[in-house]
Amino acid sequence: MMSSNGKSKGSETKICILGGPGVGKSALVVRFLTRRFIWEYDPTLECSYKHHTTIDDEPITMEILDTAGQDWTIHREGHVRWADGFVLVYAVNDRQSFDEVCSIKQCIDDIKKTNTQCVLVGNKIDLLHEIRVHTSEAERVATDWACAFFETSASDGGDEIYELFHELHREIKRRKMLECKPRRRSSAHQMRQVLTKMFKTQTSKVTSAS
Ligand SMILES: Nc1nc2c(ncn2[C@@H]2O[C@H](COP(=O)(O)OP(=O)(O)OP(=O)(O)O)[C@@H](O)[C@H]2O)c(=O)[nH]1
Repeated sequence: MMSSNGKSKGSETKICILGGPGVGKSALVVRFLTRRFIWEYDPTLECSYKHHTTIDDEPITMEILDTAGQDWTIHREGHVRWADGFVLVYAVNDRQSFDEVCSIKQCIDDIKKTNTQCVLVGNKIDLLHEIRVHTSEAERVATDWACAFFETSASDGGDEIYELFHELHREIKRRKMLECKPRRRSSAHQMRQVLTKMFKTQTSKVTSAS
């Protein structure tokens, strides 16, 4: 269901999962949708899913696009324009994937020309002895981006995986409601309109008199 301006409505959100290769994007999506973990998943596969659920007692639809890490540079413009919000995933045992997710966020904001709705996710938190990106560092980045931050393990499961999707949905919905609200015009703006009207009338009088 689309509104007249082509955007999805408040109760429908389009979510894109982005991050470097092998960070567990597909595993997270599969866990969220099926409550199961799949050890091996076709890495080249890009899939989109329609998920109907209830959030805060409201029936909603999430369209989820699970991208393949390798393809980001090829499809980024299309993916970014399509989505209302982003799940940005890195793996806590992979420093490079953290740097990658930071440049992906920058790229999204450049394309959208605004600070975009997103959640930052550090996956593979079960690999405790291999941690390369510490919670405090990722928290600082999330604060800079004004977004929520979650650490997850797609293999172990846990409520965070459901919360992160729900939180992103709520954020997108909030933004849409703000965008729909008609802005109150300032008195300065109204004054300018009156002056323009008066000025125009006088100009036409002068023109017709000459
Ligand atoms: N230990 C651990 N392994 C995980 C976790 N999530 C995913 N994996 C493993 O990491 C590998 C990559 O997972 P995928 O879900 O295919 O990662 P992806 O980000 O979709 O990969 P691309 O499609 O190549 O971009 C697989 O071998 C998964 O089993 C996790 O939370 N913990």
